[in-house]
Amino acid sequence: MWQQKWVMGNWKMNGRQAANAALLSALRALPASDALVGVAVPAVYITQAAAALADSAVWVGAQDVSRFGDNGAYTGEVSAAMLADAGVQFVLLGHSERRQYFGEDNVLLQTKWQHAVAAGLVPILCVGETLTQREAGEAEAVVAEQLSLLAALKADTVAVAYEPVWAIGTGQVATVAQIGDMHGFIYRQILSLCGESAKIRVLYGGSVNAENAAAILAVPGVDGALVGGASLQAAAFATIIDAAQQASRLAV
Ligand SMILES: O=C(CO)COP(=O)(O)O
Repeated sequence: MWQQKWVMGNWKMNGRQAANAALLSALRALPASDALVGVAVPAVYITQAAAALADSAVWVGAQDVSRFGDNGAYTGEVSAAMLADAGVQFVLLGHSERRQYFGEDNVLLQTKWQHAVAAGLVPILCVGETLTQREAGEAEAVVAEQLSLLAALKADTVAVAYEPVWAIGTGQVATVAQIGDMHGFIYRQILSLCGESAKIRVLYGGSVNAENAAAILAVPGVDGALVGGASLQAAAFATIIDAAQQASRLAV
């Protein structure tokens, strides 16, 4: 388990320049933290976030990246190289909403991962089962299949976010036992796919809020949180960051 927890916000398709400015300046004003903080913003607001957070410790993230490299005739696409050029440090890959609405699969995500790493970005691979799959006893099999793309990547540093689909935006957070079991499973899977020396980080996401963050971040195998709705509320996000700061200190 890592000492430094990560708290990554995911704004999803939310934000306008004025509201973003307020959120970003609140983030910038937070005291230095032992936790690593980041925000994955809509592509059109990356330059705004990068400017607002310049010379701060807060990472700017993207929510997706093109499967095509650097430049070319791919209308509408944003390459990993462009994200890096605009000041992005990390990128979410395979969020369940992208899997659901854009049909993202392992073959596609493998390519996206390679472009992200080649551009110097930190990819965070999102995995998680639906409620139907959990109720059918398939949660581990589904997550194992989603993680299997790592085998071909020969990655020695892997960041994953476990986001059970049924806990995203529903207020229905997974229990501490469910989180602990799945994070342990994910660790074991990655070790067997990537080798025993792999450096692994597993974040939890799904209805993390100011009230439950401390308990979730205390679960063994939880190296941080990926936060949707609560990352759009400055006070709630600050409380989650504070919980991560405490958890980072406790782990030292
Ligand atoms: O999807 C998520 C983060 O990527 C989680 O969203 P919520 O925190 O809104 O449930």
